[in-house]
Amino acid sequence: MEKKTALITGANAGIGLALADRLLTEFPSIHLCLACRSKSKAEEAQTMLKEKHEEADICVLLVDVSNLESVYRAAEAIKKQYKHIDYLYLNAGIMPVSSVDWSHFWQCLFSSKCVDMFRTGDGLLKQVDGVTTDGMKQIFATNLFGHFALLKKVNSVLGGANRTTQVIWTSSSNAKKSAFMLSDIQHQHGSEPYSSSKYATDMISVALNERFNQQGIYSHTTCPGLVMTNLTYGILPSWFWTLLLPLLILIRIFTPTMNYSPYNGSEALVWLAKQPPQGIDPMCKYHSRLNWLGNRYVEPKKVNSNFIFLNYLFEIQLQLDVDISIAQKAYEELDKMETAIHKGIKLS
Ligand SMILES: NC(=O)C1=CN([C@@H]2O[C@H](COP(=O)(O)OP(=O)(O)OC[C@H]3O[C@@H](n4cnc5c(N)ncnc54)[C@H](OP(=O)(O)O)[C@@H]3O)[C@@H](O)[C@H]2O)C=CC1
Ligand SMILES: CC(C)=CCC[C@@H](C)[C@H]1CC[C@H]2C3=C(CC[C@]12C)[C@@]1(C)CCC(=O)[C@@H](C)[C@@H]1CC3
Repeated sequence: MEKKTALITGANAGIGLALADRLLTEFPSIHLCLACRSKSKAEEAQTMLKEKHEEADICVLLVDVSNLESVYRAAEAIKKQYKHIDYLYLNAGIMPVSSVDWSHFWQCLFSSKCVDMFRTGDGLLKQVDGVTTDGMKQIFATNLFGHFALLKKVNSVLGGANRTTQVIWTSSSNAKKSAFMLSDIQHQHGSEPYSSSKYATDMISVALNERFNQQGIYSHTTCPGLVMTNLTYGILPSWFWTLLLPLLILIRIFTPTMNYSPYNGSEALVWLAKQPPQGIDPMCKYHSRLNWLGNRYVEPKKVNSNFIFLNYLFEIQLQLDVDISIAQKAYEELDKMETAIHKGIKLS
């Protein structure tokens, strides 16, 4: 049997690192490529993984997904090194937050929106954004566009006549339809850039399936739930989260999204790699879940709904609803943007 290859962006920490560890346990002979922006952090992760999995075949690839020149260089290196990639995990991501809206928190706590607030974090965080050296919005460039450009450039080593590639995105239940606008795809004008980038991620995943399933490329989107990582430590300090642990365990009775550890949070990402991609519903987002007994499982949830009446009845579904024609337009928009930028960047 041919050796499988997996590439993970943002593999040096949090969910990406836990995923790397779990893939090595599930598929001991896999070749893992840790695609990270920091050489020292990537090598530290590589050493740590090799200590735990002595026979592991791991390499490091440097890429800053928010910098297109870096993405293009990485794509060239990937095409030189690999004939085929089996699993492409597009996981690197950021959520810069300036503060928590505690008054909204207390208001929601005693309302019907309480469980949903803990599930999605909707309206609780003041999301802030920056600008990259390419002049793009930072969150859009990191969470979506850099990955999109990478995908486009490594297309020749994905899928194929007798082989498949699974593209697996780390999205979020914070994805929100009303935060996204096709005319402002980078989210230059709104106040929810993270929610917009993750909604766009879900759409691009749907559009990729429409376009590339016939070429053996399958795209799946996931949500790891609430997981303690550098991302959440940027919202509240780690000691505060430790104090909250008993409360989060209690909240699990009402919502199975309080995964806490990156290991639990990577459940859906690992599960997908074990499924034949042709059998996976492309219109679902795959959520890592943890029930109140502490058992992990994966819950597929539709990202679209054909029942217009029910859509309006359940506001939650409205927040997610992915329309295939808008998804196609979003794909075309990103495609045009990438083509225009690529012309301006010449690699020496
Ligand atoms: N934690 C949570 O509760 C949730 C997380 N997610 C998503 O999970 C994914 C992983 O996040 P998580 O593990 O929590 O957070 P971490 O901050 O622990 O990990 C993020 C990873 O992405 C890397 N990264 C960030 N920016 C870039 C960049 N420009 N180029 C290359 N790599 C980059 C980081 O590298 P470095 O170490 O160098 O910064 C790090 O390896 C994200 O997409 C996030 O949106 C979704 C839902 C919930
Ligand atoms: C638990 C208590 C008493 C306070 C914490 C309140 C919020 C800071 C917290 C509640 C739900 C969390 C949440 C996220 C961040 C922190 C919360 C808003 C996310 C938005 C983090 C990133 C994601 O992608 C989402 C899936 C998370 C959803 C839940």
